[in-house]
Amino acid sequence: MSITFSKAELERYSRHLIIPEFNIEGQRKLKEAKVLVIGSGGLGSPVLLYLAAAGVGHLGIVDFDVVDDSNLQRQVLFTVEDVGRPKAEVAKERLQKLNPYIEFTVHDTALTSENALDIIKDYDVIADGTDNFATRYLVNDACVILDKVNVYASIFRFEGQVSVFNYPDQDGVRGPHYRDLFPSPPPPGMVPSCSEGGVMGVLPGMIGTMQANEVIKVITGIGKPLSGRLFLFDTLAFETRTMKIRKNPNTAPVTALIDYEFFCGSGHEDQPEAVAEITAQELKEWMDNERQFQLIDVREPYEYEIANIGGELIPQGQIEAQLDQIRQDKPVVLYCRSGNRSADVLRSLKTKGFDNLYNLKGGVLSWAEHIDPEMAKY
Ligand SMILES: Nc1ncnc2c1ncn2[C@@H]1O[C@H](COP(=O)(O)OP(=O)(O)OP(=O)(O)O)[C@@H](O)[C@H]1O
Repeated sequence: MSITFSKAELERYSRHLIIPEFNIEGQRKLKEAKVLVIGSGGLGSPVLLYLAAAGVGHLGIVDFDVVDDSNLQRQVLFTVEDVGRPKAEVAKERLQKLNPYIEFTVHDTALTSENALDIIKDYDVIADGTDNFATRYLVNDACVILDKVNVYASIFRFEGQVSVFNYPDQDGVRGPHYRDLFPSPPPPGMVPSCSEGGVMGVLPGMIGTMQANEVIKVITGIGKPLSGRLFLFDTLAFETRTMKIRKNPNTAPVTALIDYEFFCGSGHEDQPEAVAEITAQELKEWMDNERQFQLIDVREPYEYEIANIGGELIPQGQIEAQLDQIRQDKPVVLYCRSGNRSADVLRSLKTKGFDNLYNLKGGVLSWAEHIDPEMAKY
């Protein structure tokens, strides 16, 4: 079906149409495009407003939440009258008034491992405006599985970052994705959310408009998308940096969605539950006495290569897929660099019914200090 524009649309988009590099072709590509914006909060608001205004033909909006008073400081899609109403629904009403020439699909639901592939498959480009690691890994993995471009942004207090993941080059080879940049999530509680750490209201406006700009570049093919690069903006210092991101040969192929709450160790209590620990000296004794136990390193393969104390390598992100590798007939000792990641894995395994688990206190660092000084450089 060939895309045409009414007189009113031509008038509306006239300032785009007179840009030589953009012109009617760029506008046509926008009108043809289906973009899914996940999260209609701080980032999602400017992304949606600008994409709707620019004339993206079909916008999908995913959000499970309702508008809260504390959202109004930055979530510029919403007004006082909207408090208590579903964000995705309100967003559509607001955007439809801004641009009646485009279509919307409202997904008033949380994106989960159960529905993500089904929702995402119908769109050309995805913009992730969510605020938690579990959803970011979920969006990433679903985009990798479905060969979709994922335009990513995140914000914290005065700082933001933007990148374009899984972008195909002219030969169709996909660029790096979120897992190449962040192989494993930070320990739960280490990176506070906006509600815990706060965020300047203007920040999502600045970062979200850059995200929208990348979406437009990806759709129209104009310019050089932020693929293979991570843009960082410290608004207090007014300093920007652009880091190169490469494909990580150790990133495991993404073939299926997993339990992302488990993977990220979220759903945790404020005070993490204590875990059974073993010191480096005790572990050494177990080894010297040839005691029967399973030793598992939950770090990334590249960390294992730098220094390890033996055992099997099952990176934190792959534990869930390899539960059958974990022995139930003898004690299991889990280790990582400092003991935090392995403690999270241990807690998660307990919720899956595993028992007789020990965490190496202080991890490889403690082993290096007490048992093997050769490793001290690690
Ligand atoms: N899995 C998910 N599915 C759908 N929407 C999500 C998901 N995870 C997060 N979101 C949405 O992403 C948006 C992120 O917006 P923002 O970062 O401004 O945080 P918030 O949750 O609205 O505010 P606060 O953290 O201050 O309570 C929220 O509207 C949230 O509901």
